[in-house]
Amino acid sequence: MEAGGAGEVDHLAGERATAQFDVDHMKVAWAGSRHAVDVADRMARLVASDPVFRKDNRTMLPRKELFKDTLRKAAHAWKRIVELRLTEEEANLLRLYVDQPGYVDLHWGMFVPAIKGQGTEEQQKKWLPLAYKFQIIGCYAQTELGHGSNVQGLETTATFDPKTDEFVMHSPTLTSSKWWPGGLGKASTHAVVYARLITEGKDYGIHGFIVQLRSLEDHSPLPGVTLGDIGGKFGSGAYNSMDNGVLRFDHVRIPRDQMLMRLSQVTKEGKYVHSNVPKQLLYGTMVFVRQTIVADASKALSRATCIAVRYSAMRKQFGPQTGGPETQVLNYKTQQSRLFPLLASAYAFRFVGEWLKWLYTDVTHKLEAKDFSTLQEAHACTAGLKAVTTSATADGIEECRKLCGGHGYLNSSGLPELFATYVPACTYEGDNVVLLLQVARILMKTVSQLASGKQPVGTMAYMGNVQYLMQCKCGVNTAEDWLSPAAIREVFEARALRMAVNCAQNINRAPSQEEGLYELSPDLLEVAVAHIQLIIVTKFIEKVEQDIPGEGVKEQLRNLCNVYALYLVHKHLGDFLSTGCMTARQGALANQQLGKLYAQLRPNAVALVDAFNYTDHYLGSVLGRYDGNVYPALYDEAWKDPLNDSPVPDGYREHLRPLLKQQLKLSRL
Ligand SMILES: CCCCCCCCCCCCCCCCC/C=C/C(=O)SCCNC(=O)CCNC(=O)[C@H](O)C(C)(C)COP(=O)(O)OP(=O)(O)OC[C@H]1O[C@@H](n2cnc3c(N)ncnc32)[C@H](O)[C@@H]1OP(=O)(O)O
Ligand SMILES: Cc1cc2nc3c(=O)[nH]c(=O)nc-3n(C[C@H](O)[C@H](O)[C@H](O)COP(=O)(O)OP(=O)(O)OC[C@H]3O[C@@H](n4cnc5c(N)ncnc54)[C@H](O)[C@@H]3O)c2cc1C
Repeated sequence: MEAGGAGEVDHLAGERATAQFDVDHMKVAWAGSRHAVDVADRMARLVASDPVFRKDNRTMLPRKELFKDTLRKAAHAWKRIVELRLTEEEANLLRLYVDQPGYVDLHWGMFVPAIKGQGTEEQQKKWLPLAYKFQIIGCYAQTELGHGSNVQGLETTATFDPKTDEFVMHSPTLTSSKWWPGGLGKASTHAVVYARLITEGKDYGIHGFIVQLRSLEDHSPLPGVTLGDIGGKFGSGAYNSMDNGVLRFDHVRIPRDQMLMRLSQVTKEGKYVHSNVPKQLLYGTMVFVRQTIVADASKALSRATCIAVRYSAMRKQFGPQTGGPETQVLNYKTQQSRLFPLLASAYAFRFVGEWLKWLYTDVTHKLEAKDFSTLQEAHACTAGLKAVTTSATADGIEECRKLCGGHGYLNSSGLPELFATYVPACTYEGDNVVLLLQVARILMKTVSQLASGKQPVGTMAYMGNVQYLMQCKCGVNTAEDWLSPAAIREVFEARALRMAVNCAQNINRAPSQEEGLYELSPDLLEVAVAHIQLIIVTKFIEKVEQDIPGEGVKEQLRNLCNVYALYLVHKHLGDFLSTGCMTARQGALANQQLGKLYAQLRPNAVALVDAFNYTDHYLGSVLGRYDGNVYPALYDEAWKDPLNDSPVPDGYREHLRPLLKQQLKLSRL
């Protein structure tokens, strides 16, 4: 964990001494409660102190060894969970700190939720205990070689045979091969497979089925099942620990009761019966996972910013013309203007993630009571927030790498692997563009209903204030005026609504709605982003308005909230100006205020990343060490590379020596 053992020096102690707030209370604000801090702390230390969970050599392992190491860690984690009788909360945190993507993520993250959400009570009773005890390992097999985004375009078939009371699972084309599911390639024994249900000669579209893939005796694929891994992925280490897989069926038979039958059923006579629920509930597992991905975005971005802030505080380059000590790179205004918005974003995503979890729980309770009124809100918020937070996080991790200069490019900085592991989040669980277009379509529908007097609700309620927001003028006259939450909220609401209304008007001018949506899709993306940024800003403001204990904690959070909002104003100034929400002078004042906020943030920067309470093990970065003692660690780390096993490299005799000798001979001619 933190250094501070006997004889160790805290090179960042000076930075920590300048903090103007109580770091311990900030840890509580970040984690959500004192209890959450304590449990996370215990689990992080448990993992960090266990040699099986070592990960500093991960990027040097060949794929097969990396995969075996992942199996070993997963089995060891499970052993510890059982031995220590960990609660679900503790077990989830333990897995988080093990920090190696693997089949368990899909088993707990998608297979179990799919059965819970789409299985009948009877099916849950049968399958969940097996999954809970790891007597079976499951994955989520939806995407195919030919279709991922377009779920309705999937080709795998599940044809009901009333003679045997079975479904016949089949992959009719190459493009119908399941392709990408995590855990499928090598580990899973079972999958929830999404396939077209065909009964009585009619295609009823996509439904979920529990299918056994491998023998529970020797793990070999069952007859008619072709299985494998789809191959190496971006980066070293990173997501290569996961066995993303390919699966084909050749007329594989499963009992009828392995169709997930909560939403619709097939009788033994082959009659299709659809329960009186929206068919989009089939997408429920994706909604659940998108919500967890928003929470993960804050974790990944906070890790990257923690590394970059600590390193920037210890790294020195150049000095005053008059001589004297060199300057910490964190003191350069350019470094601050690139890094502090990312730090503020990490906090913003943490709080919006907390809110989204609440929304998801609330919607789930309503669905259980057969109230489907908030389904659209849940879809729009999870899809939009997933898209905006993952894109910003992936870009932010890469920016942190650049902020660490050359050393950021070393694997030992932790940043290349973090980026390579994180960046597919922009694609999985819905490509971000596809998801933003879903949000935009909902916004267009909402705008079109305004004329009929239908009042929007939830996060779209502001659109009901259309008369005011379409003509209001920003009242900011000084840089300090930008510190008003009301002023910030109003410009974000006006920008989002005006962009949506403009776009809707342009769509209405097109020959058809479909053509309009198609032609204006680049604008629709921006409309969706503006709406989602409004949600993030609003939830941050609401968080800061709460009672937050701890000296100076609320002030720091308010500062971060203002940085986040004004940074977005600066970055998207074109939107705010072109919609007439503010003047160019007001835009300049926002930027002026932003500069002042960075200066206020500077003495607190290291303490603000300490509040994430990450162990050195979890950070996995020589540059982000708690004690800031970077150079000896970088130097030591280099010698661990297998290339340094011998002073003369393998290949010298075959390739270097003859070359050098030949050149020597030529030069003598
Ligand atoms: C060094 C180590 C570092 C570690 C770093 C830390 C890393 C952190 C790691 C985090 C770990 C997280 C684990 C995650 C593992 C990832 C595993 C990935 C799994 C997958 O990818 S599973 C496959 C996911 N696939 C998709 O998401 C597909 C996307 N496509 C769709 O969702 C849909 O097809 C669609 C929405 C795009 C279109 O659907 P469709 O054609 O059916 O619908 P329409 O567009 O016509 O819409 C019809 C109406 O339905 C509504 N709708 C659509 N979707 C939903 C929904 N989900 N819920 C509710 N309603 C929905 C539309 O709004 C339409 O409504 P209308 O009223 O009729 O207009
Ligand atoms: C690491 C990783 C893990 C995964 N794990 C799983 C898993 O466990 N289970 C599973 O089932 N799947 C999994 N997937 C698959 C994943 O869900 C899909 O790759 C994802 O949904 C995107 O679909 P696609 O690959 O078909 O992209 P495509 O839709 O083919 O996207 C290609 C391009 O087309 C654009 N595009 C597509 N449609 C539109 C449109 N309507 N309008 C405008 N632009 C469009 C996209 O923006 C993108 O730029 C995983 C993927 C990855 C990368």
